[in-house]
Amino acid sequence: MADALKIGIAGLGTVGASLAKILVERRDMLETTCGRPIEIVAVTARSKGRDRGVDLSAAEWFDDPVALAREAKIDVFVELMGGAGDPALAAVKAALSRGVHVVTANKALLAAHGVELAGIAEKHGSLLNYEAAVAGGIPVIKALRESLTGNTISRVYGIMNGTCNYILTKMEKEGLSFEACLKEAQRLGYAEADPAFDIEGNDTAHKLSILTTLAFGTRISADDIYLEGITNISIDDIRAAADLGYRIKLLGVAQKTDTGVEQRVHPTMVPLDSVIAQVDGVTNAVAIESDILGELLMVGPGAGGNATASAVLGDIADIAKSRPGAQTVPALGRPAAALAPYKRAQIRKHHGGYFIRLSVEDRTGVFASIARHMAENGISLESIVQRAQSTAESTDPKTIILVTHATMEDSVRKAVASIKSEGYLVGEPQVIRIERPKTA
Ligand SMILES: NC(=O)C1=CN([C@@H]2O[C@H](COP(=O)(O)OP(=O)(O)OC[C@H]3O[C@@H](n4cnc5c(N)ncnc54)[C@H](O)[C@@H]3O)[C@@H](O)[C@H]2O)C=CC1
Ligand SMILES: N[C@@H](CC=O)C(=O)O
Repeated sequence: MADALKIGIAGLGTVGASLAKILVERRDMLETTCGRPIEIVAVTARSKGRDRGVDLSAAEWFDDPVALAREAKIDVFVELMGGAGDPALAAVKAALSRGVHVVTANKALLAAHGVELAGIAEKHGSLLNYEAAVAGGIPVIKALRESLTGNTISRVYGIMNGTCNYILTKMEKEGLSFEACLKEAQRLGYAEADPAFDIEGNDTAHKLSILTTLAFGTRISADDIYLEGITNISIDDIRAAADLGYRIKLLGVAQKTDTGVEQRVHPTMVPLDSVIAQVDGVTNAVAIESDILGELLMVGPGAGGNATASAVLGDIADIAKSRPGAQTVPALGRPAAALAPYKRAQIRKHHGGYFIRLSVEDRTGVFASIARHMAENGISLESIVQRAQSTAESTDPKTIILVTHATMEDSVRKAVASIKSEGYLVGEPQVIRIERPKTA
């Protein structure tokens, strides 16, 4: 039997505590599978005394994660603290620089420093594994980094944030408020330490930026992502979408266009009969469209202690099974120096369908005016519906919902701006992009 693989875990929260429990409870099974035991020899977290449901008294306690990464006698540093800056950044750099492998679930860190960290890993012959950083338990990193090598990928998109999908599903199916659903997602351990990262779309953007790099071989560029979260989505939007045969999902989409790579995160209408529309709750889904394989759709648990720990464990087991000096896969699918510069496509050039919900004053001629502005901007309509018919006496605002055929975003923005300038809108218009899966 080979020597034990010695690991240090920084962060014993939702994911770290789940991982530690699994490693302790399945020690024998993992030893058989990996051909060597996996031992937790060092740990750190903010609070030493907290009960985590697992006995870690045999592991050396460190108050400082960077000291653990620098000094502990470990083969693998498992970073489960979160955050794009220190101490996660300093600790991961320290570990990689001394040839210690790193396993992390920290997409914020990778989105901000992934290329630099991949370079340090290459220089020191250490591995940087991060399967849990995107879509929880779904093995999408391995799929893109290894299994699809040789394919030319045209689009990667999906539901990559369990918290948002949980909120949207609960709002639609149980009629609960946004705030109540978010609280429940936090209680279940799905949300980020600061849940604004979930609901404002940043977490999806971090994950998308990593997938874009793996799919298109470009440097990570999270700051170039067009971003809208779900805080503006109302139950009225969700119901209107359902009436028209769509469901609203927060999608991250990366695709190649004539002007560059388009990366966007926003609430999106997907056809009700598509597979992705049926992906509910904390479940995530990632679709990859490529030329040799065609469409690959991966669906599975996207957040939570066990789902995430499962992916972290897979990364640790890969290291346990590998032999010193064996060929390693570059962290970002190709050597960091071979990544191409990222060229951003303009969102105003995005081409697709749009859902537009307008609340308008109940006046004669408004409907015709809206239709005219659409036509003047060359926008062809799939449907235009007037809701909440007012009575002859009522002057309550009316709702008008338009669904466009595929058109240029620039035209939609111009049409909506000229409609706004007419002065008959009540409140802000709601504009939601429509995404059509290729096959599923
Ligand atoms: N919770 C989830 O479903 C998922 C989480 N992730 C990622 O996994 C990582 C961990 O997430 P959670 O376990 O949910 O977070 P958490 O907030 O439950 O736990 C964080 C742990 O790190 C420790 N920590 C934080 N700052 C520290 C510091 N300066 N020094 C020492 N310890 C420190 C905390 O004490 C705590 O034990 C994050 O990067 C998160 O984005 C990834 C996929 C899913
Ligand atoms: N907060 C994230 C956790 C997993 O990445 C989510 O809700 O998906």
